[in-house]
Amino acid sequence: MSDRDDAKHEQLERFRSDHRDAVLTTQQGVRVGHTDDSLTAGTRGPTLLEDFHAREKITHFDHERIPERVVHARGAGAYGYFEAYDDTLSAHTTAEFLTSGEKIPVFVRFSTVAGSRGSADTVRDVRGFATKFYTRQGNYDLVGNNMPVFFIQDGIKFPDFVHAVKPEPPNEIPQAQSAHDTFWDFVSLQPESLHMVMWLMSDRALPRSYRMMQGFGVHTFRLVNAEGRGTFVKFHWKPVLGTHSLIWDECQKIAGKDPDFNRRDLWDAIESGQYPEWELGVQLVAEDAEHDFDFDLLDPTKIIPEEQVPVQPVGRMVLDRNPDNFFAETEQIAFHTANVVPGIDFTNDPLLQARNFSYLDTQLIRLGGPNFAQLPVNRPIADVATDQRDGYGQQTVHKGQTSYFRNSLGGGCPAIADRGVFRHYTEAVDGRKIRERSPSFKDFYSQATLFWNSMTDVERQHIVAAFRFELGKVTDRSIRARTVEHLGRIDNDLAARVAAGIGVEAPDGAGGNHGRRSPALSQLGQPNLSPSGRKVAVLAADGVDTIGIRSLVEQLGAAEVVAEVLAPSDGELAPGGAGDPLPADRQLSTMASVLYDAVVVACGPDSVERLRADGMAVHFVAEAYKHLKPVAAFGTGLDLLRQAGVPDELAESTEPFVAGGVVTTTAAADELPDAFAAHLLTQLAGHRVWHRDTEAIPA
Ligand code: HEM
Repeated sequence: MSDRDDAKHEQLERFRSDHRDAVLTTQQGVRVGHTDDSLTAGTRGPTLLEDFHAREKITHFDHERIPERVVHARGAGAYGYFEAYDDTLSAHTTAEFLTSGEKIPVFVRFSTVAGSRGSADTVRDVRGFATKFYTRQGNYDLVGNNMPVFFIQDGIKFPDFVHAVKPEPPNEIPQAQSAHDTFWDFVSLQPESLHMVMWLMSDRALPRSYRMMQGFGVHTFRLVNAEGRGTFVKFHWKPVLGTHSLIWDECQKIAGKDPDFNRRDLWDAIESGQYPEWELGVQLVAEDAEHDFDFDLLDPTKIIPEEQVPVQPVGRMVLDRNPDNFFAETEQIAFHTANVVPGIDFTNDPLLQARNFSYLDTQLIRLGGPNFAQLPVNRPIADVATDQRDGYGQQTVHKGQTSYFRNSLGGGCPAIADRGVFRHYTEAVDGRKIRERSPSFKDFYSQATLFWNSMTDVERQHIVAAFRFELGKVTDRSIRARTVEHLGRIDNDLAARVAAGIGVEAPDGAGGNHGRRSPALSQLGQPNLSPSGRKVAVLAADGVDTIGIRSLVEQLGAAEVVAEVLAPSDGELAPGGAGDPLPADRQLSTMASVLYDAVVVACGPDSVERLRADGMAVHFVAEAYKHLKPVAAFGTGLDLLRQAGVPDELAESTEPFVAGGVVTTTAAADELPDAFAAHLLTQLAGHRVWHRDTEAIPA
């Protein structure tokens, strides 16, 4: 059994022991002796109305669903903590959790946006990254995404945008996909969306793992210090494991093989003690520098390039505990951009202003009334005392005669504090009531161009392929043409490459490109960090070299890489020579190469013969190669690579050899050199072999 299976087993044991002494009762606590048969008049007669147990059981079941979130319906969450590195930010904010260094409990929910609760994880979409900080000053929610900008500038367009991206009304097709007419119709008519659309067409929309994803608060917020002075701030989460993505073809296959891929990855990592970690960073802008940029800080479709205002690390967050109950915690958690604490305030970003209305409003219906802040996952650790009373789901037994302010009777009515209170930032505002966007919001193309210019060739190729895929699904040709027109204003080459794939005319080439870059925007431009958090499949069958596998699994494990032994059938694998039998972790037919980051074929003449005769094993290697993954083999394992058509040069001696991301050695069993695992780990740290010639193996 693998470590993860052990952990799962332990958790189930824990659940079981929690309930070991429990006996079945009704909601009223009356013990129930029989729950399989209704109370009927005779064994073949009608069910009696007086069967209170059956009625209660079925009635509760009938009401167990609540509305899913109107967006971000599908998600996964976990508990953890945040700690500030030091008190650097105390000059800018009175928010204690950002300066105290104390461990603050958090709950984070990651999500996709467009799909329903039951949709697949690996769709092309933005990912939500929402954090609730349970601080001593009250709950603070940073409700962000894994992309630093948004599709629209003003929240009044949010219903239009969401209606456009969700499945189309006549037939509720397609599920969890932006590749359809209404989304691209919206985009082509609302060019403010283009910068975000560039992110959506990039690899950022296909995260390998929630653990390998950046997070952004998106809006410019405001920190406020003890003197009431404000500083503009943008929040950034940077994953310690680096930012990595899947390949689009993998995503589509994973959606069938394991629709819970990202959820499972997060859950498994935490259960096995590989706690995901992010660094919180801030970009700070002094109030008097507000107009120093060629965009408006209040415009949520713009980033502040990191080269212009560096991201300062201020703390770290670790997720170290899975929820006990998905519904109670992950489903019922309620994030709200207006949940702020003293020292953090809003700006006049019109998208943020709308969000500050929308979240509480939607939660009133989603969570069935005004008392959802009392649900365990939403409850602050700070003391709560309000004059709010009653309502559906009230859990608190309020005492005393009064529930109003001011009163002269006392008893139950909280006093007003004079310290530690939230004071709204006192900003001077002057203007006429008007429905009109500021001219400073009107540049829709420059930052989309900046993004395109900052990508590596491989990333650009992926963006072009994504546009071709998405627009290729759009049936209305005028929408395709309109969108390509806009792309021409971002970059001529981009527009021409997309146009060539979707059967529309390329624009006339008049679009400009300012030529500026922001290297921090490229994922592949960042240094490779470590192989930690990746998953490797080791293919084996009876007759395998179990000594070699054990030593490899151990070395990979030491680098926090999970290696699983996949065999044609479950159970113990008979060793090919010396060595003990080895339990298979998974049966080959239940898994697929798309669920792993690399594949290793183990040595053992009989084992490899069996695998060569197994179409799934051969396909496994060929597909992993095709998806640009490191592929490795030792000893006779090299034969399976040859059979799968791996075209790169393979080792001819025991000296480990690397060519095109393929790591091989002829060494077997007890002579497997440590350098073999070391080379594989280096390849894994590179995540994918981007420059591999994938034409070599037929699709
Ligand atoms: C910067 C732009 C935005 C970001 C980063 C963002 C982020 C998120 C995230 C992460 C969630 C999921 C929260 C969870 O896990 O429970 C969410 C849900 C939601 N968002 Fe947004 N959102 C944005 C814009 C908007 C706008 C403009 C509106 C409305 C005007 C809106 C309305 C909602 C609603 C209604 C939900 C469902 C909340 C619930 O049922 O609890 N969002 N958003």
